[in-house]
Amino acid sequence: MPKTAPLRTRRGQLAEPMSSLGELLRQWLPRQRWFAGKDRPVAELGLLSMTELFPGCLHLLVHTGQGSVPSPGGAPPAGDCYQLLLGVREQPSPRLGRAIIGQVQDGPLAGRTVYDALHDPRTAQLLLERFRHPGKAGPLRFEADPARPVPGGLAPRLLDAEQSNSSLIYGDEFILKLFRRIQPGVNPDLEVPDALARQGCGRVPAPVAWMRTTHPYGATLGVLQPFLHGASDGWTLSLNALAAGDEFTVQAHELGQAMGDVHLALASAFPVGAPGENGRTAAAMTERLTAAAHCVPALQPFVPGLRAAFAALSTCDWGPPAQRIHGDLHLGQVLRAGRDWFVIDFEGEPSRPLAERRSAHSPVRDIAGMLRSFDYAARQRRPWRPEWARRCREAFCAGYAARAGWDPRKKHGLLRAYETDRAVYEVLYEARHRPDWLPVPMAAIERLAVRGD
Ligand SMILES: Nc1ncnc2c1ncn2[C@@H]1O[C@H](COP(=O)(O)OP(=O)(O)O)[C@@H](O)[C@H]1O
Ligand SMILES: O=P(O)(O)O[C@H]1O[C@H](CO)[C@@H](O[C@H]2O[C@H](CO)[C@@H](O)[C@H](O)[C@H]2O)[C@H](O)[C@H]1O
Repeated sequence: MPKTAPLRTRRGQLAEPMSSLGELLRQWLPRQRWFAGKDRPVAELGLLSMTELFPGCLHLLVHTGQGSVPSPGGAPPAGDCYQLLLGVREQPSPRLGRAIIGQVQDGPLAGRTVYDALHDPRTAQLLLERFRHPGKAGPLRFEADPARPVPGGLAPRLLDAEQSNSSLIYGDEFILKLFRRIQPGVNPDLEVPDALARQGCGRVPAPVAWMRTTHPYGATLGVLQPFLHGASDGWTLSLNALAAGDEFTVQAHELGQAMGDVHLALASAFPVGAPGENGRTAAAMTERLTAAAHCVPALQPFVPGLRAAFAALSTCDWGPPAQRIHGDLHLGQVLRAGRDWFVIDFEGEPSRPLAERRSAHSPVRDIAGMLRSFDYAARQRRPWRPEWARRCREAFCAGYAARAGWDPRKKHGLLRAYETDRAVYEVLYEARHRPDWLPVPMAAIERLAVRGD
């Protein structure tokens, strides 16, 4: 590991970052689903903070990237920062299997084995205790809503899902999301659900406790919220409907209503002065398209047709006012319990800077995200079902119109531009993370560029 300033744990036992531990982490990080830089090796790894959370468990913030490692207390680093919880044992239990990172060769941990501590039920239990009893541990702060106490003794399990972060479920009553990629500032996945709860919006599980750091900058590290037991996400439900040959229009209509409610609550919780500005938005979309076509050459033949969608947006004389939005809305971000839809994961598009994700945008961006998601679902089976997706999209917009007071279907130019922008994002996302899925957004790119519908 490159040297940072000497580090101390809360108990002052560890004085320096260790080169062998750094090497183990450099090999381990790119294999993690939540690690954003999979397409390039970890050239540099620096330690930003290390805190002993309890005996046998270290909390680390590490910096990965190409640039130089920032000095603690200095400006936010240019690369990426990740949160790790490492278990440290003399003799690791064989049950830890795939969680083991390796044996440290030098420094104060020499001879001990480190592993991803979230796989260790005992660590998970002790972590919950920290959330139940607000307080400090070095730069870490544990805070809780006193009105919503969390009982002790809940059995933990690690959520086994394709995630951008890591989540622990406690007794099917609470879910703790630990953010993996950390950026300075309040994470919208704490800020937004908390503000919506204060508005009395019941569509979003309200945070009950959270964890943040004050060093090397202020940042949110994790959020504990009620677990919606027995709920299914919209992606699973829509695929089940498709497999059974069923329609999904009733659910899509109710989902549109739910999103209308959430947008109204967001607009009240975060009042925004400036109106939306279609010209500036169209210019930003065009820039994103240019950058994406540079990274994914398959986009290039469609660039003129896609640019036309953005040019048309710049001449639209109406759009709903800009406001705080979800920012990365798709069927995997909505959960249905009984007949109620809930919305989760307000982090926004993970690759965008936090300041951008926390600023106001057109609510059409969310609507376009969900419309694209119906298209994704319909393309999971052969022969693909464009009419199924079209009916879901219609129903979703009708439900949204019933609550929001304006009908997205009557704003074709707006929808086309925002859908195009979302499909361009998806092309980049799939090229980076799941190249086998690239044909899904590419089919939409072709439709939007050539037919424009
Ligand atoms: N409050 C909740 N109740 C039930 N399940 C949840 C809840 N929050 C998240 N989940 C489950 O955890 C998964 C991942 O959550 P999410 O917030 O989307 O994490 P990530 O940002 O890491 O993708 C969701 O797809 C959902 O299945
Ligand atoms: O849920 P995340 O915040 O990690 O969002 C990212 O990953 C999503 C995939 O898991 C990705 O969504 C795309 O694929 C979905 C099907 O898997 C589909 O329903 C969405 O419409 C599509 O955008 C999302 O774009 C990305 O930010």
